[in-house]
Amino acid sequence: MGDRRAILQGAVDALFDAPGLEPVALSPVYETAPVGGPEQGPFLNVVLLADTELPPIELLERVQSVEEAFERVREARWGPRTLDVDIVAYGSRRGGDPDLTLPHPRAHERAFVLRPWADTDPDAVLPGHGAVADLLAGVAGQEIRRRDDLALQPPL
Ligand SMILES: Nc1ncnc2c1ncn2[C@@H]1O[C@H](COP(=O)(O)OP(=O)(O)OP(=O)(O)O)[C@@H](O)[C@H]1O
Ligand SMILES: Nc1nc2c(c(=O)[nH]1)N=C(CO)CN2
Repeated sequence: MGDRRAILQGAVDALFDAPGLEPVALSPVYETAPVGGPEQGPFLNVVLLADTELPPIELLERVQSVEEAFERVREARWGPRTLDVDIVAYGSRRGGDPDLTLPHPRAHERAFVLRPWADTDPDAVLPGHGAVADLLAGVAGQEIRRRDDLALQPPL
């Protein structure tokens, strides 16, 4: 919802405002058909790779504080929202804490995660599921479109 590109850029920048997280790579922007939820417009999705010294739960707090800073609005589960920042994976870590499931339990079935992730790291592996490049074959039917006209500035 809102000015999707400006919100994404602001969120990407805000994630690195505090110490403990360093950007490594930012994917192209994809415009993607909504997966699940009510009838709604297309999303913009990006994947960000970062190095961190923060333990996973502190990274989740960072991510959630950025969502709050952008006054995240979400009207329904999987419905329209201003911003959603998920932790797709944290190294090879696997864990089922309901507050933080690693890797994200639905990442393997989402082209809007796998495509930009493979762009930033062609050798990426989704723990428990295998090579991201291989998983892409299973989501080939999902509608996603690269929008280079909406590309973000990499965070400094
Ligand atoms: N890997 C993760 N990344 C982000 N949040 C997670 C993760 N695992 C569990 N959560 C929990 O999920 C909750 C956020 O769920 P939210 O309502 O934003 O789901 P969603 O992003 O809309 O849907 P989905 O989970 O299918 O992407 C948070 O309270 C958080 O504690
Ligand atoms: N295209 C698209 N669909 C979604 C997305 C998303 O980021 N992009 N996020 C969801 C819940 O996190 C649910 N559905």
